[in-house]
Amino acid sequence: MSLFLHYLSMPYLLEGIELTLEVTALGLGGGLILGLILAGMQLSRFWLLAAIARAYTVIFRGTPLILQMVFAYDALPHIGIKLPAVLAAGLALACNEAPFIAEMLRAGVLGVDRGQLTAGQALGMTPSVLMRRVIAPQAIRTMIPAFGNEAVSALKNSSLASVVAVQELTLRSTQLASSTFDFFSIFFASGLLYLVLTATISVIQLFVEWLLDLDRTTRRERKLADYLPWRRVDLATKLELADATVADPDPAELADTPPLALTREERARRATTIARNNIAVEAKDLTKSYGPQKVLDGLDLTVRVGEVVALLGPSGSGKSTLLRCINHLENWDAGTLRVGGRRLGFDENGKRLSPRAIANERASVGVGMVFQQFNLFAHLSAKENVAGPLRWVHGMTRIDADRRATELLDRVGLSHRADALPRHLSGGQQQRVAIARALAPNPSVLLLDEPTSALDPELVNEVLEVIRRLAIDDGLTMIISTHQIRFADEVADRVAFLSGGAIIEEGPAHEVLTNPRNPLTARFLSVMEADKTPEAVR
Ligand SMILES: Nc1ncnc2c1ncn2[C@@H]1O[C@H](COP(=O)(O)OP(=O)(O)OP(=O)(O)O)[C@@H](O)[C@H]1O
Repeated sequence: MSLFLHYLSMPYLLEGIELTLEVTALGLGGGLILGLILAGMQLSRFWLLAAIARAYTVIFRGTPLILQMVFAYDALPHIGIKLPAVLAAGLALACNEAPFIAEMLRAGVLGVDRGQLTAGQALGMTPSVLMRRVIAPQAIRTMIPAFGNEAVSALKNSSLASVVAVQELTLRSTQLASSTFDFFSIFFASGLLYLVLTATISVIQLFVEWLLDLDRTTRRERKLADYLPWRRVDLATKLELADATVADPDPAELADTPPLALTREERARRATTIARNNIAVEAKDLTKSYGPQKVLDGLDLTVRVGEVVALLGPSGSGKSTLLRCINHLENWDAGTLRVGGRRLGFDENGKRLSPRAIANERASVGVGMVFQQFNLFAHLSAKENVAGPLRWVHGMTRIDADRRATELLDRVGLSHRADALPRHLSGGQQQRVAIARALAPNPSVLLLDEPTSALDPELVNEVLEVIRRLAIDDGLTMIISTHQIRFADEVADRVAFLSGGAIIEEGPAHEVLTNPRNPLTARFLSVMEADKTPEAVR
């Protein structure tokens, strides 16, 4: 025992730890940088970069680290690169770690929900903003356990540096054992030192996981989480609300008045006004196919400023695709789309715009979009979901963006849930936050893609009420894909019925819905009437 304790505190072995940590740090740090580059290459749109990264991965993952260390130390001098042993071992370890780290990074990035990326694009985020603000914060959280594993394995692999005569812990233990023949005490002491190092890495990993955990709930824990850059909450508001449970307002109370519905005369007046307004959205002969399947087939649609158009039609008729084209989340094959008179997706010379230019165009044209699955940014509070894009895309100051977010959350009846994460909100609340987020930059047109389809029946009304007020009170131009026939009748000025990627019937909402001329429209409406669930016509 005394021998074991003697070796455990022996300066000769302890100095070996320094070199072990040096090689590990070089391997992990270098591996992270190289891994970032490799992951970027693999995720890039350029196949050649992806192929080079893949080839690198095959070579460095498929050959033993010990050979790579020998190569870095003994073969590189032949091409004039002579590295000190520690650096050569660190370089080999970095090159070996890089493909593993790259795969972790790639998995983290690909693991972020695609709906959130689409929502970010729809809000006008450029690819780099999307990466920094949406993908990276979420990917990093999921990668921490795997990165902890990789750090432990790099530390243990650093012992192979002994092959190029780096005097790290394992080499020193071996040397000591061969001169004293006291194998058991020396290797037991050295094993314990390794264990202390790996346990330290595990503790750091657990601490980082704890720090990044957005779900912590106790008061003390919450304090730390609140300072995370992506979970900035309004501490003053939170303290006030901490002990008070505030109930959601009744949907009908969102504006202190009963649900709105227009009378026949009001509808007629509205129709006359709208007919005089400028064109907000114009699709001409729009055609789009997915492989052999034609999804939009020469579709024409004109929507005027202030008009609310409901898109109806059976599942697969192309409603979502049309909305996605209007926001340029999809490319189309032929035809033109103009929003506010501007031809989307092309410069003045008719050349296709880059993804970055399209993002900027989206932000400046002002088309907001609300999705069926809400697509809120999962790592951000409700308030940050609204305020964040205003700062990152529209350059608003933090104070102005926060003020606007508070105002909009108040408008959708959710100011008391401003600090809640999306997963702590009900579906209806999430959709109301999503509506607030889409409204924040003051869009000229709001597209709503089946905004209530993913909601439980009892939550549908609270969302419909918010939309109803936007249409009737605020006069917002809206195109809504919906299966809610009654809602379409109450809110829409016009209904367009799609079938097979084209509009086969359109006209004033009440007229089309009560007296359809096309047999397909009539059949669809009667099926919807017979069974209120949309599945009936799917
Ligand atoms: N990314 C895609 N790749 C291949 N096919 C697609 C893609 N997106 C949509 N489609 C197909 O295009 C057709 C139209 O889809 P779209 O989502 O526009 O219909 P929809 O009218 O909105 O239907 P729903 O009411 O069910 O949402 C469908 O047949 C669908 O399978």
